[in-house]
Amino acid sequence: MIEPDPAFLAVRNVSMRFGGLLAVSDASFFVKEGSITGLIGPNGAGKTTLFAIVSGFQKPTTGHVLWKGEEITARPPHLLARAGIARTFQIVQPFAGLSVRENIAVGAFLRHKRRDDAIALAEKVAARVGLTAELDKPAAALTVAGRKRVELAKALATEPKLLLLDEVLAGLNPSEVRDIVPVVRAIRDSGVTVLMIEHVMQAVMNLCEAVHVLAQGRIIASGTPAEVVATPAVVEAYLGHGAATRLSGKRDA
Ligand SMILES: Nc1ncnc2c1ncn2[C@@H]1O[C@H](COP(=O)(O)OP(=O)(O)OP(=O)(O)O)[C@@H](O)[C@H]1O
Repeated sequence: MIEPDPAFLAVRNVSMRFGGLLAVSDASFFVKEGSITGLIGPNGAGKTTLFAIVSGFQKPTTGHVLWKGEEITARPPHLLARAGIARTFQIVQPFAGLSVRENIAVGAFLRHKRRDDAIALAEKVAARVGLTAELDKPAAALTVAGRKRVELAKALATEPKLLLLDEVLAGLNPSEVRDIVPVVRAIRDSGVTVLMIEHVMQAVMNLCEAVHVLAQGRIIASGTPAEVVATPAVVEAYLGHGAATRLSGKRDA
């Protein structure tokens, strides 16, 4: 069981309709301060839409997002960033003409107006995500794994309290995934709460203490990783109706 923590981030009865499609349906969950919390679910489940709502990029059709008890629903992203909520994007698009150092500094400028201060913070953050050797390179010259780290660093440079990671591990090979897992853990250990959308289950199992599972817009399970993967509704959402029964060796009803 995971303990609810309404005092940090609370998503309450959020629904999002796009024309005839209910992409998120009455979703409620909490993120506990100091945790790494996972948001998982099959493709098209509504995870990115929920992220967009929490980070102010989209206004939900109904429902509320509360941050430290305060209503922040549909507050614009730059104000949420200032309040301490930063996000990364699934499709990483660094400023191609800028160096890695300058890309990370873009995030640092949120709280540091002097260029020297922003650059100094960018270099510190680069060290935390393993980019020190790449600082002078154009961001466009990096591999996918490198660009994912730049995306992570840019968000981290805004000095968030809550970091929303949208599939930072997607497109990485198994050894790149292994390399980045301790980086995410160290971010949490430094006091930044992490909410991550992730398909790489190995990483979810290793990193997350709490997981919420979305399927067809609904939260169908919440718990520890071990609890949710043992939930028949979760198995069925990934593998199809009747899968839980078949896997348990019982006759399909
Ligand atoms: N702006 C939009 N307009 C119309 N439909 C949308 C819009 N954004 C998302 N959708 C639809 O809402 C549903 C949920 O999409 P979303 O991207 O949130 O899912 P997801 O769980 O993040 O999927 P994936 O794991 O594939 O990234 C999908 O059917 C998608 O096509």
